[in-house]
Amino acid sequence: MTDYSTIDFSGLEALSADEVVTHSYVRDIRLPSGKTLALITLDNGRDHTRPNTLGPVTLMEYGKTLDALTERAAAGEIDAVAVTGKPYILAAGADLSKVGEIPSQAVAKKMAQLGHFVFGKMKNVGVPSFAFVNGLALGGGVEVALAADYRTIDSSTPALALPEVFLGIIPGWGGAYLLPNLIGIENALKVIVENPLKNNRTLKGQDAFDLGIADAIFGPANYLEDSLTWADGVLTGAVKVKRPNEPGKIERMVKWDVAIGIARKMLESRIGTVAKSPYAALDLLKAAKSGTPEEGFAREDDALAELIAGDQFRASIYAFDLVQKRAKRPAGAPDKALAKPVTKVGIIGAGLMASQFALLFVRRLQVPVVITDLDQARVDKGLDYIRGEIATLLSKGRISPDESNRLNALIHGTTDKAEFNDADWVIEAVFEELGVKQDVFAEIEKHVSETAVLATNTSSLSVEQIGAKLAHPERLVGFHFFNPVAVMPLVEVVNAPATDEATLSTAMVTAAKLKKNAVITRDTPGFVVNRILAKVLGEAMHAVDTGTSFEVMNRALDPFGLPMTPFELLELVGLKVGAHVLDTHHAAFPDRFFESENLHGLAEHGKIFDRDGKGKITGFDKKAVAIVTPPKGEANPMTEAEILRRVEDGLADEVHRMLDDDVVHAAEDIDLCLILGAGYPFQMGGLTPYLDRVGASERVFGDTFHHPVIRGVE
Ligand SMILES: NC(=O)c1ccc[n+]([C@@H]2O[C@H](COP(=O)([O-])OP(=O)(O)OC[C@H]3O[C@@H](n4cnc5c(N)ncnc54)[C@H](O)[C@@H]3O)[C@@H](O)[C@H]2O)c1
Repeated sequence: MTDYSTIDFSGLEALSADEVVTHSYVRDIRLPSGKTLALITLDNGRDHTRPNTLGPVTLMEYGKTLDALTERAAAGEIDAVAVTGKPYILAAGADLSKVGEIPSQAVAKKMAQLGHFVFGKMKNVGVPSFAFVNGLALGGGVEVALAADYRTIDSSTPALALPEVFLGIIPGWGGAYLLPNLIGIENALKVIVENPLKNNRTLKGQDAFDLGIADAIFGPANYLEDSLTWADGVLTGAVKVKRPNEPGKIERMVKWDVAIGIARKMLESRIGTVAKSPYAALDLLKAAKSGTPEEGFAREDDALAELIAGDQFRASIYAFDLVQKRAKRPAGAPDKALAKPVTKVGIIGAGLMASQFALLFVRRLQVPVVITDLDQARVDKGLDYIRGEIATLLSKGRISPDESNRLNALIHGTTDKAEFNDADWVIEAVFEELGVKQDVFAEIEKHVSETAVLATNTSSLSVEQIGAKLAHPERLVGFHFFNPVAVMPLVEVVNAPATDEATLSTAMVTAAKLKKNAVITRDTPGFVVNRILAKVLGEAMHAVDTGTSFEVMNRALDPFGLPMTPFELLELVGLKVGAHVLDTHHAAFPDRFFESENLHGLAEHGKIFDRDGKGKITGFDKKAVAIVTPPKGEANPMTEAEILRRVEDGLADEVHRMLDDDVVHAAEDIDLCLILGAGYPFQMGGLTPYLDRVGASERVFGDTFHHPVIRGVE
C-alpha cells in the first residue's frame, strides 16, 4: 500500500511556475439543525471563461485546507465538510498544457500520487463529506467530487465528464476505481471509455444524476441552499441516501467481466488496438471489481504515470492543441471583412452528398436553400431525404416544431435553374466528371448574379479546370466536404489559381457558419486527405496485386492507427469511388501512385467482405480473393512489416513534397486534415508526428517534420 505521506511532492511546484492557482476558501455555515458545515469554495479568481484548474500548487493548497478542517473536526468544531466551486464551475481538471511538460515518468508518478494524496484527505476528514457539483466538472473536477461521501448536482450543469481517455490518459485521481464502484460497471464504461471516444461526449446534470454520479439534484435557483438543507438531512438521518446503481454481489461476480469483455470487443472493432489509453482504462475498470481503494489508487498511479510519460499523450496534447487553436484560426485565411453575404444557397445535384449538405446549409445559415438535379424524380428523392432528416431531428427533440416548420419552408427543390437567379452561393455535387462539372457551371453562370460565389465539392478534380468554361473563374472555389457530412468536421477549401480573395473569404466564413473546420489547400490532385489515403490504399492494393494474402495486407497497417483497415475503408468509400481516386492520382503522379486493375474488378464484383445480417464482417468474400490473386509463379508476396514500411516511407515522401509545393501552409495543417477528415486518432497526434516517431522522416529526407520530435519521456 502506498503511504502517500512519505512522498516528497515539493519538486512539483516547479512544473507550474505560472499556474493560475485555484484557491480553497472556507466558510462555516450553520445548518437548520444547528450543526456546522465547513464549505470549501474552489475559485481561481477569474471570470467564467477561465475555469478552475487543478495544478500542483492548487492541489497542495486544497490539501492544507483539508488538513486544517481535519483538525477542526477532531476538535468538534465542525460536523461536516463540503466542497463546491465558483459560480457554475466546479473544476475543469488538470491543466494539460502543464502536464505535457512533465520531464520523466518518475515525476509523472508523483503527479498522479499527489491527486490521491490530497483527495484522500477528504475521505479521512473525520466527519461526513459532501461535494456540491454546481456546474462544469471535468476530469480531476469530477474526481474532487467522487472523493466525497455524498454528492449533489445542479440540474443546469452543462457538462460533466471524465474525458481522459480521449487525450491518451486515464482518470487516475480515483475516477477509474471509485466510479464503477459507485454507479456500476456498465455505466462507468459509458462515462470513462465510450463517451470520450464519441467525440468527447459529456453529461448534463440530469444525465449524471440518472447514472448515479450524484445522490440528489436541485435546480439552479436555490442550488446551494437546497444542497445544504439536503446535507443537513443526511447528517440528522432525515434523508436516507439510496444508490440503486451501486454494484451488488451478482454484478461483481457475473456482469462485471462480461461487460468488460464486450467493451473490449467494441473497442477492437471500432478503433483497433493501437491507442493505449482506452485499454489501460479497461484494465483498471476490470480490476476495480475487487480490492481496496488503496490498491485501486496504486494501479491508477502506475497506469497514469506510464501514459503521461508515453508518446501517445504528448501526441494527443499536440492534436488537441491543433483542434482547439489552429482549426479555429486557419492559416492563410483572408480578411473576413472581404466575405460576401450569403442570403440564398443553390445546390446542384440532389444525391448522397448534396442532400446532406443542403440540410446543413439550411440548419446553420437559416436562409432559403434551393436544390436541383437532372429530373424531378431525383430532386424529390433528395428532398425526401432532407425532410426525413428534419422529421428525425424533431422526433428526437433536437429541434422544436417551429424550427422544423421553418427548415421545411426554407428548403425548395426544382428542375428550373431560373430559381438560382438570386442565389449568392451555389455549390455543386454532381458526378465526379470534369466535363459534367464544367457544363454545370457554364450553365449556372448564365443564371446567377455577377457577384455570386460558386463552389465545387469535387474530391479530386482540378478546380481550375472545372472553372475553365466560366466567364468569371475568380468566383469559383473548392469546398470539399467529407461523408457523413453531419459528423465529419472538416472542409478542405481549395484556393485555385484564379480564386480571388473575396471568394476565398466567403468560403472560409461560410465554413465557420456551418460549424466546420476549414483548411485551405492548393489546387492539387486529391488536396490533402484523399492524396494521403490514395497513397495508403494504392500501396495496399499493390501488395495484394503482387500476391500478398488479403489477411496479411489487411492487418499490416494496424500500427499506423487509422480507424479501419484499408479494405474496410475501400468498402466504406465505395469500391468504384476508390478505384476512381486511385486512377486520378496515378494519372497525376504516375511514378509514385499505383492504379489497380484488380480494384476495378472488385468494384464490378461489388464487395470484398462477407458480412452477417447485422453488417458485421465474417470473412473475405471468396470471389473477391479469386479476382485479385495472381497466377502461381507470378506471386511475390510481402510481409506485414514490408508493407508498413513502404506506406510509412511513401507517406513521408508525399508529405514532404506537399509541403515543398505549398499544398498547405505547414505540416500541422496536414495533421489537422487527417484528424478531422479521416478520423486519425488523437493518440497518434496526426500523421507527421507519427512519421517522425517511426523514423520514416529521417529515412526519406534526412530530417523530421517537428523539432523536437513529439514523443514521450523515459
Ligand atoms: N460520396 C462521397 O463520400 C463524397 C465525399 C466528398 C465529395 N464527394 C464528391 O461529391 C460529388 C457528388 O458525389 P455523390 O457521392 O453525392 O454522388 P451521387 O451520385 O450520389 O450524386 C450526384 C448527383 O448529381 C446529379 N447530377 C449529375 N449531373 C447533373 C447535372 N448536370 N445537373 C444536376 N444534377 C446532376 C445526379 O443525378 C446525382 O443525383 C462528386 O464530385 C464526389 O466526388 C463525394
